[in-house]
Amino acid sequence: MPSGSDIRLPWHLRLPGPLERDFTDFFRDSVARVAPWAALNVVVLLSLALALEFSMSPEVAASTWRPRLLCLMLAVATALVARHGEWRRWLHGLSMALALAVALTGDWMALTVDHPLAFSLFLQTPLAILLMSVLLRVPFYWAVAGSVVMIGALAASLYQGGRTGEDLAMVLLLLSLSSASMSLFGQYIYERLLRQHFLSENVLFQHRDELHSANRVLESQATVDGLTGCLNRRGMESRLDELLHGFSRGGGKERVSVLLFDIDFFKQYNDTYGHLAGDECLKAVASIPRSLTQGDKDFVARYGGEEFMVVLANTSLKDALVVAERMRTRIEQLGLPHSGSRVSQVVTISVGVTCAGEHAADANTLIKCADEALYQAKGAGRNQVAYMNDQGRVLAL
Ligand SMILES: Nc1nc2c(ncn2[C@@H]2O[C@H](COP(=O)(O)OP(=O)(O)OP(=O)(O)O)[C@@H](O)[C@H]2O)c(=O)[nH]1
Repeated sequence: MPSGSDIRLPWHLRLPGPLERDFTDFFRDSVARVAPWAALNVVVLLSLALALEFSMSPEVAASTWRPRLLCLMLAVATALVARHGEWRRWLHGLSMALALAVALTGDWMALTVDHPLAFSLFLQTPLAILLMSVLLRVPFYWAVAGSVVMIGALAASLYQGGRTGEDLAMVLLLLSLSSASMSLFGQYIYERLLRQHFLSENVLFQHRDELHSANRVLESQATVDGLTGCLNRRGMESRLDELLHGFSRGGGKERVSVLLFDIDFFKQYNDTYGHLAGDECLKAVASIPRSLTQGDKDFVARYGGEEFMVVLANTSLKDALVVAERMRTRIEQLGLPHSGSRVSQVVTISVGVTCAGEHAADANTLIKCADEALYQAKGAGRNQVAYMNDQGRVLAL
C-alpha cells in the first residue's frame, strides 16, 4: 500500500490543487499551537527593550515608545488570532505584519533616535527575519518576500540615512543576509518535511478509507443474497447465533420465533414459466416478509433455493403465528399466476413456525423444529401454517 513517503515533492513544494488548500489549513493549525508562545516571547523582548531604553535615557524612550507600542499591539493581536479558530486565517498575515513592523520600526528608530548606540537598532532586521521564519513560521514564500522587503529597507536606510559608516553598513547588511539565508534554508527544510508528513497522513488516510469501504462491500456481499437482497445462509447463521447468544445471556426471558417457509410447487413454476420468471417470483415473494419485519433485530434470510427464514426477536409463538398467517395470505394475494400448482391458481407458500422460548435455544434445534413444522404443513396439503408447540408436538394452525 502506498504510504505517501514514496510520492516525491517537487523542489518548489507546491502540492496539486485541493491538497495544497488542505495543507495550508493544516500548516496554519500546526503553527497556531505555538504562535501565542512566540508572540509572548516578542512581547517580553519588546518590553525589556523599552525598559532598557528608558533606563538609558528618557529622551530615547520618548522617541521609541510609539513604535514599540505598535509592535506590542501586533504581537498581542497575533496571539489572539492564533487562539481563535475563525480568525486563524489572518494568522500568517498578522505574523508577517509583526515581523515587518519590528524590522521597519528598527530602521526608523535607528535613523531618528539621538544616541551613540542608535545604530544597534538596525539589528532588528536580522532579528525580525528570525522571528518571522523560526518563531512565527510564516510559509516559505512569504518568508522569502518578507526578507527581501526587510533587507531592501535596511539597505536603503543604511545608505540613504548616512547614520553609519560604510563598513558598519556592510557588516549589518551581511549579518541580515546571513540570518535570512540560514533561516530561509531552515524554513524550506521544515516546510518540506511538514508537507511530506501531511502527504503521508493524507494518502494513508485515503487508503484506509477506501479499504474500509471495500471491506464493508465485501462483508455485505458475503452475507447478503444477490437475488432477493435478504441475508444469505451465512448471514442468517451469524445473526441467529448473535440473537440466541443475547437471548441466553438475558436468562431466556425473551422469545425468538423462527418462521421457515417454502414456495409450493416451485419446480413446476420454473418448468412452466422458465428460470428467469422463477427468479422474479422469488424476489416478489421475498419482499413480503421483508415488509412485515420491523424490529431492529428481526431479519429475513434466504435459507435455500426457494426456502426462506424469518426470525422475529422478542416475539411469542402466538404472535409469530399471526405474522406467519399474514405473510401466507399476503403472498397469496400477490396473485402471481401458477398454473403448475396443485393447490391454487397462484403462488402460495407453506410455513413452519417454532419459538425458542418454548423448547429450544440453540440455532440448529430451532431450525430443525421449524423444518419439522414446515414438513407437516407440506404434508397436510401446502398453502398453510404449521407450528411446534412447547411440548414438541407439531400442529396445523
Ligand atoms: N428460478 C429459480 N429457481 C430456483 C432457485 N433456487 C432453487 N430453485 C428451484 O426451486 C425448485 C425447488 O424444487 P423442490 O425442492 O422440488 O420443491 P417444490 O417444487 O417447490 O415442491 P414443494 O416444496 O414440495 O412444494 C427447484 O426446481 C430448483 O431448481 C433460484 O435461484 N431461481
